[in-house]
Amino acid sequence: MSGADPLCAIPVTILTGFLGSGKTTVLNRLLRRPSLAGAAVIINEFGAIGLDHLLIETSEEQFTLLDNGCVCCTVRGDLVATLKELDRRSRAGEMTDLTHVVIETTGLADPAPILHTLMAEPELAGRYFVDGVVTTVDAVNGGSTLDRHAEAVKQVAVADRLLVTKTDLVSADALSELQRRLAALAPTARQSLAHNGEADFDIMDNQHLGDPQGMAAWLDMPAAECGADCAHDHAHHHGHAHHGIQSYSFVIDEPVEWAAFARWLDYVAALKGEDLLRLKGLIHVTDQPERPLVLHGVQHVFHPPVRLDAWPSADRRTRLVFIVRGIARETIARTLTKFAAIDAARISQPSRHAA
Ligand SMILES: Nc1nc2c(ncn2[C@@H]2O[C@H](COP(=O)(O)OP(=O)(O)OP(=O)(O)O)[C@@H](O)[C@H]2O)c(=O)[nH]1
Repeated sequence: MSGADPLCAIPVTILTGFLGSGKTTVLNRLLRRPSLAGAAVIINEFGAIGLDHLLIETSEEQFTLLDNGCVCCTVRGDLVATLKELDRRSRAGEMTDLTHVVIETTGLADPAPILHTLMAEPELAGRYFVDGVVTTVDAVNGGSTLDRHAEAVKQVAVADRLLVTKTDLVSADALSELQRRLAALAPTARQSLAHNGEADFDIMDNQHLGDPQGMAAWLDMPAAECGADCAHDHAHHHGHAHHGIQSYSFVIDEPVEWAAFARWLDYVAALKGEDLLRLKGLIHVTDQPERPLVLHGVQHVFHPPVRLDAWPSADRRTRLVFIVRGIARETIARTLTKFAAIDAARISQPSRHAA
């Protein structure tokens, strides 16, 4: 597909899917399989402070974080540089033999420009080939997300494999309805299911999924909304705008009392759920300060918090990342003070690259 000889080139899988649809969960499970032992992972995070890289379970040498913007627009150069560097290190014997690369995009990324980069960049040709696009679709929120977000429709349309996640949370009828809709949007994509993050396929099975004719058709589709605003925002490191979608983060430097915090979550979900596209948090709670809680909100759905055994880095402050449509940062800050009883003076905006 890229003109590279697949016999000696390294397959690249693009793992995409809307915000909170389960990309990192699935990837973490897949990486435990022996078939992906030699895989390198590139994660593109959205937001001034990312948390995914703290939660992905792979060795540092196999893992690269691209957090200076969205890989579909402003960090394409970084992607090329990362892939070139991986190739160099692998050839120089500085890392395990590179057998596969998985690129996890942000939840708002348009995969088409990433594919263009991979296929058209002369410095990558011959060393890598596009193995396929895997798109996760959340069984709970998938339908409403497709109704509201052009980015999600594009991610589905370009998929070689659609992975419906969170199938444990919906009825068989609701699942069939979503699958029918997906089949209409992407008739050539194979469909798979993930139950509690466990997918019924292996990324290695994807080999050469891409169908050049299908690809030509969708490369002509209008780009998912990633225009001037996006570049502007990145230039100023303020956040990321995809047609009114913003991202911002909070750092809270005192332990949080969980009961009050949970009250605040209920309030935010009830009142702002539709526009609260994504909330991720690492929470320092008063009852078990050595064991932070990981929190995931996806629109109205708040997944049960998971308690880590230990802090993933030396930074023990609570960190919250929001991706919202039309909810001001100040509004969230006010509600944190009012409902979660957090002193406004202890809430701050993180400096970039806070780990
Ligand atoms: N019940 C259930 N929860 C799931 C499943 N897959 C993912 N989740 C939960 O959904 C939430 C979001 O999952 P992530 O893997 O972080 O989603 P993501 O697509 O990487 O999110 P972004 O990077 O923000 O776009 C987490 O709380 C997961 O535990 C599943 O199959 N079943």
